[in-house]
Amino acid sequence: MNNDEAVIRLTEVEQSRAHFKLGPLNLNVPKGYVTAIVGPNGSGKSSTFRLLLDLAKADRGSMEMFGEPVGRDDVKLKQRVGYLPDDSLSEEDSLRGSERAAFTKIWYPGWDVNRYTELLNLFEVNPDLKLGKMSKGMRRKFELTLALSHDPELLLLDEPSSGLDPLAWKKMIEVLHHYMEQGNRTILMATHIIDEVRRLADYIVFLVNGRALGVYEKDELFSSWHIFYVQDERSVYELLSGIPGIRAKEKAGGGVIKVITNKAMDAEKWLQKEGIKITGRTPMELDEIMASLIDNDRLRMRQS
Ligand SMILES: Nc1ncnc2c1ncn2[C@@H]1O[C@H](COP(=O)(O)OP(=O)(O)OP(=O)(O)O)[C@@H](O)[C@H]1O
Repeated sequence: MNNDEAVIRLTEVEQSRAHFKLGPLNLNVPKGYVTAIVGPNGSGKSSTFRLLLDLAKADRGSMEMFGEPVGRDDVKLKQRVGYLPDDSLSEEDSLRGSERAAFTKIWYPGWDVNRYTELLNLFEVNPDLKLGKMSKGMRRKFELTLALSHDPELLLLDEPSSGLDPLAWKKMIEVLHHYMEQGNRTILMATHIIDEVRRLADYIVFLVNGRALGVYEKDELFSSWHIFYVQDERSVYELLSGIPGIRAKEKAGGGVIKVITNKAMDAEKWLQKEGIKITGRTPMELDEIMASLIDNDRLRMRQS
């Protein structure tokens, strides 16, 4: 990614809480793409969003959005962003959807009433209901509608599909694809849903214990992380330490060794060159890749 095209730029950002430290976080979010933040519960995804929205303050480091510094209560900057928080605000329970929309509209000059109505219809949301009386999924769809109705350049979505049924989920994916098709639009989203990452993301950031363990191009990630099963003969187990991209190896029983590599193509060539028989191979799922990164990070922290 070309750094000049980053919509969000976090440099050495830190925030310390009683039981949690976020950062130092270095992260560039590329313009025109969907970047998914993936990480275990409590890894700092929502905290990162709150910092970006200026809803919480960092202790150190610098944050930029659209090349402007974050943290100066810049209304114009916030108007360029659509934000879907992880949780609904209980203070808004007694407001009808239409009343909430009327408040939101005041803040955004780009508010498009046609778009708002279209999305409400698509998601089958009744704006006459009080927010506290909407089902969890309906409220989520309503809040997603609000985040999209001023056609922001940047969407920050914190677990957008939480509470959505499969049909609503599909509609959400279509709406977000359509949003991206307009060009010059960017999404940063936190998600636990593997299918969501597969369907939407261009880039994946693994956030673990408040630190980003790298930004990966999605297709490259899935094509490079593979598990190979090879025949356990001669001194193959020892030899496998030399396989390109090795992350782990273990004897899987039945005369088979399981090897994890993040350089699948080079690894395959290497196995052929060494005359090691491949009995099977599978691409790795996102949660397996994350587990391997976490293991590696733990090891690195213990050694440092
Ligand atoms: N207001 C707060 N005061 C103190 N600690 C907080 C506060 N908000 C979050 N934390 C702590 O910060 C850590 C990260 O929380 P955060 O909500 O950012 O994680 P997350 O990755 O979004 O998790 P999840 O996947 O469960 O939504 C947690 O240990 C949480 O307890």
